[in-house]
Amino acid sequence: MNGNTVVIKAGGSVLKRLHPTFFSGCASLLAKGIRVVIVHGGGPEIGRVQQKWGLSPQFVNGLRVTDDEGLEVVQMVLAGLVNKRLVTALEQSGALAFGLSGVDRQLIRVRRKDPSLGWVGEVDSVRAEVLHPLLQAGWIPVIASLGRDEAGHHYNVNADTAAAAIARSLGADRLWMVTDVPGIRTDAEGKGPVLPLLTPDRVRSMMADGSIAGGMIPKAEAALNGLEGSIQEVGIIDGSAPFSLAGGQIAAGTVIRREEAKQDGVISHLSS
Ligand SMILES: Nc1ncnc2c1ncn2[C@@H]1O[C@H](COP(=O)(O)OP(=O)(O)O)[C@@H](O)[C@H]1O
Ligand SMILES: CC(=O)N[C@@H](CCC(=O)OP(=O)(O)O)C(=O)O
Repeated sequence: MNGNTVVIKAGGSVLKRLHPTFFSGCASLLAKGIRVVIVHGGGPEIGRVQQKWGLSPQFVNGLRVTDDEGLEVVQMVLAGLVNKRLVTALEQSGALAFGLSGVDRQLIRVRRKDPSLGWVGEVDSVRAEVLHPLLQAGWIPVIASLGRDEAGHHYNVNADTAAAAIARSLGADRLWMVTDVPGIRTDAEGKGPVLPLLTPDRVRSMMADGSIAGGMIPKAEAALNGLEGSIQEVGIIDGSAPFSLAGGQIAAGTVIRREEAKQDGVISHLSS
């Protein structure tokens, strides 16, 4: 399994506002013979249910501190509520979708990241072979970002990290992160323009000087990780805007590519 595979990370920030063309766009990618895998988060929805249960969400470096009760909520929300909503929306748009989580068939093998975070997993390996029959059937695997350790414990995994690990394990060439902003802006406050094309070096320096911050940090780290493997192009796209695809390439947002970005600030080449 290799090129012509796109892994799409659907961010919790935008799940309820995903543009209808997101779903029809996935169906048309499949129709073009492109294999599509969706990995999703659901952070805001997890927080909403935690609060309903009288629990207070707590984060360290963008990761949810996950105790026993927190893990119950994370599993119910990600593998239940969010996963099934996405599967139904895709099927209603004509894309055959199969929902699963990183726990199923031990797709995502993890170990405990940091004991102070509780049940937060760090990805050890991804068993890509679990996805092969689904992809061969022409289905979209829709994956909730949970993981399992050797002893059979379940863990909460950051969805950006899970998406990059899955993309690498499949030898995918594209990783698109669908989120609630139109791309990476020049500043974390959201005032500056979107940068259409970035190199890994530029991303590293933006992380170092704080112009990439908050929820964009795990995305940037996942992008850098992915680009060290098979991935040629990482896209950061606004999921609430029309899903704009030209020839299977994204035509809006930020693209991060390994090659020297000669045309920083120019967007027309993105669909070439
Ligand atoms: N340079 C930047 N450009 C755009 N967004 C940024 C930047 N730095 C930080 N962010 C923040 O990252 C957020 C996206 O991350 P997050 O809320 O975790 O989304 P998701 O749920 O889709 O993973 C944006 O809403 C924005 O507040
Ligand atoms: C360990 C950790 O923090 N896991 C995330 C998993 C969901 C996620 O990543 O959702 P987004 O796509 O909305 O960010 C969480 O509990 O929020």
